[in-house]
Amino acid sequence: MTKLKHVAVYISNKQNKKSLIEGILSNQFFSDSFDKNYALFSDITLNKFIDEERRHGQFDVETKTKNSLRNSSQGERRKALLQHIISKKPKCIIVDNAFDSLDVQAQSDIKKSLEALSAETIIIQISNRKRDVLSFIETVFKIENGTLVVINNLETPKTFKNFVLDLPQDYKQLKNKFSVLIHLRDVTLSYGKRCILKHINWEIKPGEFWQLIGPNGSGKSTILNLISGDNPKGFMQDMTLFDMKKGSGESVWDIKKHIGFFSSDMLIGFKRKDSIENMIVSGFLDSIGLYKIPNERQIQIAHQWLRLLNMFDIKDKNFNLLSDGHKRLVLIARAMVKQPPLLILDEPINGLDDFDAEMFSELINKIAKESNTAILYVSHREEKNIKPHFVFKLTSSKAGSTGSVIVKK
Ligand SMILES: Nc1ncnc2c1ncn2[C@@H]1O[C@H](COP(=O)(O)OP(=O)(O)OP(=O)(O)O)[C@@H](O)[C@H]1O
Repeated sequence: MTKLKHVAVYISNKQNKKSLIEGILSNQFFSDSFDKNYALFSDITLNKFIDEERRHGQFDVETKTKNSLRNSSQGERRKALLQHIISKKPKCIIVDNAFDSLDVQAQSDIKKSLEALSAETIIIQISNRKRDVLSFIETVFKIENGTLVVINNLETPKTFKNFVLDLPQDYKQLKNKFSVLIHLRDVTLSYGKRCILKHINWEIKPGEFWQLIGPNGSGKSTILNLISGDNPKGFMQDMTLFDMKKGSGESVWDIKKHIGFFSSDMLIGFKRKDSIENMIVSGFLDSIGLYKIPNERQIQIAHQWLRLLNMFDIKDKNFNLLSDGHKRLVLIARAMVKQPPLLILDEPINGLDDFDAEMFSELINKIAKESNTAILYVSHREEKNIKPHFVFKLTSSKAGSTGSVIVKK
């Protein structure tokens, strides 16, 4: 059994993280005992606190803005959780996917905090990205047949090509229906006295590939919610969405029907037993699960997607048995079957391992290249294989975030 120092366990999405954590805590892998004096820095802990807050109105973890965890951005929550953990002075911290959802500054701050902590606290890192392994980690393990095996050389994964078939054909030839998809004019939005967005001007045209970036709490999700019609404050704004002037009597559905949407959060708690094929076909019927009978053309297009994703032979299998990376491919196909004018991808790579992140990036680039669908991709973290044409950058300030455009093509 290994005597504990600072270690990392490099895992893939196909491995069971929960049982790894349980194994660590029950001294299955390491000889040291934590006697309950450990802390878990993970979304698992964060979700427990959010649940407690919802049920009992308790605010054990305090964010910088003094907002409840529920009303805080993902990055604000994680920073607050780390401060909370540090204040408890645990003997050991298990750090699970340390950097997802964090802005560049926060990633660097957390690295520094963990490094300082490592002088007196044992750090066990669980990571599915090689680039995330902390600099002070002494040994990196992988799991093989239920035991930990030392990895001597953490090399970067090789580039590969997964999707050789063409994208399925246009469903309703929506190609040139709109000249501008999204037009925000001087959008300014506050929560209470706090101004979040200040004078935002942004145009997204058909077929463009945009990345939206900005520090934690700068208002990225707020902009997404304005675009998808989910933020009630949208009615006060000067915006045109898919040729409809906001507040001109359009319903949320009039907007949503033009948007395909995927977020890594969609898979949290997803327990249904639909087949892979049904998951894709249901994208035509705007339901999860099949409650109407799809027509032949719809099935045909779903089959084209299945072939493209190399999943046709397993189309009848339970969607929930797929790896996280493959589930995301299926949900992208589901969002794309109707060839929406706009595909929104909100932190789509969060939590994916190196292999799956590369596979997923390849599909995104393929959609950008071969379809007329515009892509709006939100992420803090650089994925070297994702190549947007434009970046819309939010810059935070006390008076609210301002926006600027960076042309990449
Ligand atoms: N309903 C609300 N009430 C009060 N404040 C809110 C509410 N929703 C969001 N906020 C605040 O608005 C700010 C912008 O939030 P938003 O979620 O848009 O940021 P973000 O850029 O997406 O952040 P992150 O990168 O951390 O996900 C945050 O400071 C957040 O705490």
